[in-house]
Amino acid sequence: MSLQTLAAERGLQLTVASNPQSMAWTLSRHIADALADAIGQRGIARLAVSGGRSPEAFLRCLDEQPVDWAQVAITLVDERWVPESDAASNAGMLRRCMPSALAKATWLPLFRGASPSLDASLVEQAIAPWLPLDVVVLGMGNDGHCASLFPGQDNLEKLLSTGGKVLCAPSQAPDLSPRITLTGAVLRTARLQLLAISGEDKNATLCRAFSAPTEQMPVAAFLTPPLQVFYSSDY
Ligand SMILES: O=C(O)[C@H](O)[C@@H](O)[C@H](O)[C@H](O)COP(=O)(O)O
Repeated sequence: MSLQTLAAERGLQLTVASNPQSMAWTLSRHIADALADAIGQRGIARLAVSGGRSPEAFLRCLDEQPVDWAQVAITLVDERWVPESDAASNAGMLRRCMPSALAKATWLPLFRGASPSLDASLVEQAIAPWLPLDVVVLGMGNDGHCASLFPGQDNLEKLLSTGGKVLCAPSQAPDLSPRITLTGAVLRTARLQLLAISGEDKNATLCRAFSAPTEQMPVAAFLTPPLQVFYSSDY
């Protein structure tokens, strides 16, 4: 079945863009509008964005949107446990893509340099007063991981649940590199939850996730309303 059919059956809003650049622009406008609504209603907006390579285009567009960044608090949905200066750092990627936003916004880094578990507990204390977040933007790996919640991970069910006590946890990528990740208690309780993917491979992976156990494909836990999916082909 197509992504369109699967999303419609699950009640998920699906936006299909003709190419990655138009998806980046549409997604950045959608996020900017949600941030403005949150600021209008509560005086502040809280945003968590995914790392990896895919988000770069929409983050650059988002940095150009007319958002009152001084009223926005920004963090990441996950982080490789490396300093921002490291090429693998999601924080480094975010700062390269959103220099003007990060110069004005409140920034909550996940990497602190103590240890993955100590850093995760420091993040947990800092992010607890932020909940529920206003906007979460997720990516997905071709194995169906989301944030740094990977297939077959220890305590995965608890880490994915919306009612879990753990808000941020140490994690490990399949290549055993240390990670830190926000959990379902944070990511799946946000007012606006967006999943942005592009390319046929990820389309096929996401379609499989609609009928896969979350243990095998953690993204499956996110495929319920109010999640909105943004998809574009690769070219
Ligand atoms: O730190 C990370 O790598 C991300 O947070 C990760 O969960 C990402 O969303 C997927 O792996 C997709 O990555 P790409 O966008 O690079 O395909």
